[in-house]
Amino acid sequence: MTTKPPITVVWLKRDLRLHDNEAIYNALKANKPTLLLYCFEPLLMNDPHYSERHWNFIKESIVDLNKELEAYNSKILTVQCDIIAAINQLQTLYSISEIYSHQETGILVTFERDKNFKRYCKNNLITWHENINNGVQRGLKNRDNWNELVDAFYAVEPLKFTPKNNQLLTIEAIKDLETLFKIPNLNAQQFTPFQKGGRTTGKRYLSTFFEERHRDYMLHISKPELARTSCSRISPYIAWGNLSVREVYHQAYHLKETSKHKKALEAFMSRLRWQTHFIQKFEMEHTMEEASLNKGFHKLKKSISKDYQQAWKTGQTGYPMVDACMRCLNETGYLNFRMRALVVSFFTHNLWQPWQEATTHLSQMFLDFEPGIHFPQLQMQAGETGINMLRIYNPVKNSLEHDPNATFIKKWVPELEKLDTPFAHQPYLMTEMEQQFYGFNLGKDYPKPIVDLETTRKKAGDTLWTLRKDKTVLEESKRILRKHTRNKRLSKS
Ligand SMILES: Cc1cc2nc3c(=O)[nH]c(=O)nc-3n(C[C@H](O)[C@H](O)[C@H](O)COP(=O)(O)OP(=O)(O)OC[C@H]3O[C@@H](n4cnc5c(N)ncnc54)[C@H](O)[C@@H]3O)c2cc1C
Repeated sequence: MTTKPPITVVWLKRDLRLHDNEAIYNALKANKPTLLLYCFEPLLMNDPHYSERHWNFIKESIVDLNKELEAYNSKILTVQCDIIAAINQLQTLYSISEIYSHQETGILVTFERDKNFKRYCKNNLITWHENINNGVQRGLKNRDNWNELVDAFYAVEPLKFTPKNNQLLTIEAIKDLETLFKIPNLNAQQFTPFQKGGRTTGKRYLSTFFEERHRDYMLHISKPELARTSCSRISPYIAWGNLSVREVYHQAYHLKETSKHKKALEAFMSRLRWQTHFIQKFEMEHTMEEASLNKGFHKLKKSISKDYQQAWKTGQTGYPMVDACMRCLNETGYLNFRMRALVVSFFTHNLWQPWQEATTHLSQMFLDFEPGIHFPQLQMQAGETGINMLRIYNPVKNSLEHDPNATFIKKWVPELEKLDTPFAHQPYLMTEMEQQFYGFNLGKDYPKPIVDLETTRKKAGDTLWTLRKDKTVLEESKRILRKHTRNKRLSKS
């Protein structure tokens, strides 16, 4: 009987980088021949939270990694099957006793998949080493020591990628393995309007932000058009792991020492920490994917209107800022924070739709879809946490304040291009005569508002404020504060 050669496998997921990748670093330390594996898993490819733009980004990331790996005569084995099928197939040629990956704070299907995989590993005498991802801690009951744990994680120098000679499986060996699998085509769609995946591009975004763009970070962060260049735009690179939060944090920290724009860099660094904070919350409360964390809000019943939802998804609500945001998001995969909050607020408050009905459209559209931020943010913006300020964004006030010349609105809602600025913000204020003057027909060229802002805002505000006094909501709020904050009254909860 011939013995199979032993290999160590690194299962890459949302950590598509070689540098500061703890799974790869630990696997290489084990000193065995190492295979880097990525699975396009049918369970995720068929999941409604994901869309083509995500798979494209991942493909671009893998192609970029493969270029980097050429120097080591290696590449990523990229297969289209679930992880158990992949390991079973690999075991026909190699002996695998150790697998490395990061702890994934994912959606329910990946949680279930990980439980199955753990069982599989146990039954097959494989040790599955999972490392902390971006500082998020597993198994915490509360946040008492969380700051210290995260500080300690961030304090470590980013890990270097230094495989020994020939430690990575060679391109030839991987090509042999490919014959055993269904191999996805890595040719991503070309010339898309989305940010291109891969560490090389991610590093470019980061360096232009640090060199120049961060100067007006705080001034422009809420402005839908200007934020596109003054914010870092690194979120998809962090969400898919092309960049680690720690390496970005370290670079910002060093730059801050000599920078004239310390405040901007501090604000940026605190947002990097929010990233970890929100994912930590989701890690400790995975049921947030389907129901509000504050159980008191489960009794809130909203009637579903597919017509409203369709108008919102397609940017046809009759409110130019809401519509511009949605069309821009659909087209480019990106919106700044305030405008993300605004579209969710409009959906959950003015249209009075359950936040759960917004999840898949938004997750499919956001190129940076990160479950650990997505679900907690949706609930927060819907006013269903019981512990945060209730914010009902007024789309008109926000457009006047953050897009005063209606530049963003006219770009994304070209039907309003020929109107003077005040009417581009509020086309429904035009009289018949003004419409004739501009050659514009409200209701035909652009929809009339589908709801009245003031009455819907009042109804939502009254209902939610009343509910906040409910006994279960109050008890739950206390529980949430005890579990998810240290001083029990943190503002960013
Ligand atoms: C409803 C809603 C859904 C969201 N969904 C996501 C998501 O799926 N993925 C995602 O990365 N962000 C999400 N955010 C947070 C935020 O809007 C984006 O991180 C940010 O706009 C990305 O742009 P940037 O990289 O230029 O950010 P920058 O302002 O340059 O910030 C740098 C990094 O800090 C982190 N960050 C910034 N703001 C926040 C925040 N409020 N909460 C947590 N982390 C933050 C991100 O990793 C970001 O890349 C969501 C916000 C809302 C209101």
